[in-house]
Amino acid sequence: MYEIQFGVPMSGAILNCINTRLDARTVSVLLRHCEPKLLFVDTLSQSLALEAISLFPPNKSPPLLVLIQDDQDDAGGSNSSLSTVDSRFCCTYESLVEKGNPNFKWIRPKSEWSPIVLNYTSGTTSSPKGVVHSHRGIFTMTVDSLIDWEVPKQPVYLWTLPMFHANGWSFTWGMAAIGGTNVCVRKFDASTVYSLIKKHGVTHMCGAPVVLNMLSNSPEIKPLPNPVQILTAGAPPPAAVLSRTESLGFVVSHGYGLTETGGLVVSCAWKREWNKLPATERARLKARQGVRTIGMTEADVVDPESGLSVKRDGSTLGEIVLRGASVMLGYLKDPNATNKCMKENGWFYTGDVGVMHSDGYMEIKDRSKDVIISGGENLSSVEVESVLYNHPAINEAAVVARPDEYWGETPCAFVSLKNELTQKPSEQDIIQYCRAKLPHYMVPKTVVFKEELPKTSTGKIQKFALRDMAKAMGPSSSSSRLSRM
Ligand SMILES: Nc1ncnc2c1ncn2[C@@H]1O[C@H](COP(=O)(O)OP(=O)(O)OP(=O)(O)O)[C@@H](O)[C@H]1O
Repeated sequence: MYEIQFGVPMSGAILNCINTRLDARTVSVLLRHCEPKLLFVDTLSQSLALEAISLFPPNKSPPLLVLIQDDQDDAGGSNSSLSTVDSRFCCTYESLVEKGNPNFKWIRPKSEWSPIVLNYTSGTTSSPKGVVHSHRGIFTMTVDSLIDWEVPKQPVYLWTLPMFHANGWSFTWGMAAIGGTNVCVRKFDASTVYSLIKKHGVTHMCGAPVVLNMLSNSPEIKPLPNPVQILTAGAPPPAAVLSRTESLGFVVSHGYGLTETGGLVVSCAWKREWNKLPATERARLKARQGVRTIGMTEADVVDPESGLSVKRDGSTLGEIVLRGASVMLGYLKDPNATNKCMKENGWFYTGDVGVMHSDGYMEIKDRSKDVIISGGENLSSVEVESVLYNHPAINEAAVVARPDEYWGETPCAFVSLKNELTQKPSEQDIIQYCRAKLPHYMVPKTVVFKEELPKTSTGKIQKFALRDMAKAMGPSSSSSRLSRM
């Protein structure tokens, strides 16, 4: 996948990295939507790709299939010759490269605005949308990310962030630009990560907050041989998770972006004087998404009605909007969705709800679809979650709306507990804990314990699935009228 990031655009084609954790039906829908001519299939994804193709209707011709063999594949097979390759593949990747024309001239894009990639969004709030980016946008994003994260030349980069997630936030190209070493990993667990850090002298890695939580909650934590820079984004990182991760020797940076921006375009630019603050205060500041990176022209939080900037008071809610070179060209075959979020004046409306602090740092409070409206008041599920993450027994937490006869909606918390607890908290214990730390209207009225919370293939908690569960529980009873007071 790493080589293809370069080979496909240089051949004049458009690259679409498909999320290999998706099911065959979704992959089939994406393939029919983007109509590729050629599909490169990793050896471990053969059955997924073949099943996806088998779901094509008879009138739709499938792409040519090229098999990428791996001489160290985990399936046990060594690099088998093409004669043993399934006949539905036209060739192997290596044979294609060998046959290649050494005099082939790199096909340059006609214009810097020509498309280079198509990336599908994670599908956290609805079906994945096909985001198209230009050469210009991706170039800007790549350079911007290297500068913003202050990546030195020749880093050792561990791929804990999948390359299919917005081209690894554009670090696929970024690592090549600065002569980085790429350490790729097929299986992902804390023990593998700790041993690869030691083995290869890893200096940099990226991951969604779920990755930080896994690394800092693992029973297999190993001391780091050197400080490792870890960049997190993709979902709100709870302050408690940030400070746990830093206490292990990771240097955490926090950024914010969307598939639609090609990578991270807002980041929590760290001020040296904040190092003097206590750990909990540092983590609280670092949990804020921050300020625009230099590749962005503008980033703001605006009132959805008036379009004007909200007050810089850290509490007035508005929508996060962005303007700059790495905003997408648009959604593939979906002009309505494109027009809805990309305005004529160049602003891109993210659908994320946030506040602007007095120092100009923005902070996400929710995705607009996740805001809980209780008794007419907007309530940030992210704020309730950050309190729950501080509870010593809680591993993961997500808060969604549950219908309520009196209040309209009340917060319903879904939590998974840490392993090896001697005493498990009850629903009431958790409610009491929140009561001591939150205004009463924000305290969850219901707490549901789960072994694990459902996640998207990019590691985001699927709030829509939890919302459905909360809805299925029926309205919380009107006794909650008293419990709110
Ligand atoms: N640092 C962050 N803090 C909070 N949320 C973040 C952060 N970074 C990204 N996000 C969330 O991730 C979203 C972008 O994610 P992505 O493009 O992967 O697809 P998705 O929005 O999860 O999926 P879909 O658009 O299909 O529902 C942002 O809109 C925001 O809600």
